[in-house]
Amino acid sequence: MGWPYVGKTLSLYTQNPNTFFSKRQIRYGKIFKSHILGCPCVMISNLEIAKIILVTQSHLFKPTYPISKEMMIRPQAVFFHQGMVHNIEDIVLDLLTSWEDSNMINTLHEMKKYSYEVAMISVFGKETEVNEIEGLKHLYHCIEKGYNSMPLNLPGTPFKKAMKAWKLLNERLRKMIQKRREIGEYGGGLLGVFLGLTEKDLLSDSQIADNIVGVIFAAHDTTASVLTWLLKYLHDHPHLLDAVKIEQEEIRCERLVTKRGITWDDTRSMPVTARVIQETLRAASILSFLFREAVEDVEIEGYLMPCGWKVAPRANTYMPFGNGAHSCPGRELAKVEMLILVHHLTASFRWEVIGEDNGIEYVPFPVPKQGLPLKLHRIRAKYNAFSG
Ligand code: HEM
Repeated sequence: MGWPYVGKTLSLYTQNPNTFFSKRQIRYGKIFKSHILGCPCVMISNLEIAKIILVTQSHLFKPTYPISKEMMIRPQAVFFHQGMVHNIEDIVLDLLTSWEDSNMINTLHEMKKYSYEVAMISVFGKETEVNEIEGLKHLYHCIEKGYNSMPLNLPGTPFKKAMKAWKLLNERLRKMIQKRREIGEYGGGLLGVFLGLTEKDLLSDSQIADNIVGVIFAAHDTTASVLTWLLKYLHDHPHLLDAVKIEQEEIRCERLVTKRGITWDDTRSMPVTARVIQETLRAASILSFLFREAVEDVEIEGYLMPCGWKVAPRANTYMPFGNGAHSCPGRELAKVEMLILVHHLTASFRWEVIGEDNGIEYVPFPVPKQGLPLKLHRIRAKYNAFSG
């Protein structure tokens, strides 16, 4: 179990989780145990058993996160998105314009800005007032700092600060919900969908607020980390970058001729870029294990998983968006987000990675060291005349 309470948290969250699991698999076998972020946890490093937990016997386990995260994020959302292509394109074009005067960017930082903006329009719709969204940003960042910490409710701990921010965020969201209900205009985004539910499926304000926070968290860091790796891999493999450029250039020319913004169909006609994204999801492996919690004592292959214990299954196979009933409902949105960014980036910019360091940092997702600083050169003037 490692140290009391702390267990092996530090090792798991500061190194490559694959190394963590592999080392212990050699020592203890495919199932072992530890304390992770204050919870007793069964650790699984095997495809068959991961499938039992996520798919075939999933009723014996409920979705969970470590306690700190669970106090702040309760992702129950079933989430679908269409028709956001133009909105996403506008965000990309603004982002690229903001890079014009800086010859260097921190990629992770910029990708976080991007995925945050996309998450915001996904949950609130395009019409939401900018100051409402800005007000949420600061609170969201406070939560972000504490949601992967030990759940110690002591003054000064990241957890305590994050809980305070979570309460404020929740209040703000409830006010937004009440305002939309009062004026009888549900507005766009996932929030609009929730508010428009019929009597039978109606969600309470607190269920809606939990879902909104959950979706923002699920959408933000994940997409930003994968995008950062995508730019690194494209830079490190010039032949792939060339193939992607050719594919995107064809679409760009067609758009110029037909004078139109990017469409959903365009994003379906990018097979090379789509495969580069798939390979990035595999190689970067940003979520190398998933959490569940045993809802009763469960025995698998002679191992007892006690009721209430967390279970951390690592499937050891390609499953970037999970599997089973709780697999990622945002996967298509995430892919479209990446495709549109690559389309405009390759059409307008060339980039160089600064420094030779190929190291990885865990934040806790694996990302290139120092967030991948890039030097940018604009090669073509902005061409957004047809977007929106
Ligand atoms: C490349 C980016 C992304 C990756 C790699 C990713 C990966 C995942 C994975 C592996 C899960 C399953 C977690 C589990 O089984 O415990 C998941 C769940 C989820 N994802 Fe994503 N995701 C991404 C982007 C997004 C986006 C953009 C959204 C929403 C806009 C989103 C919303 C969600 C939600 C709400 C869940 C919880 C589903 C449930 O518990 O039923 N994700 N994601």
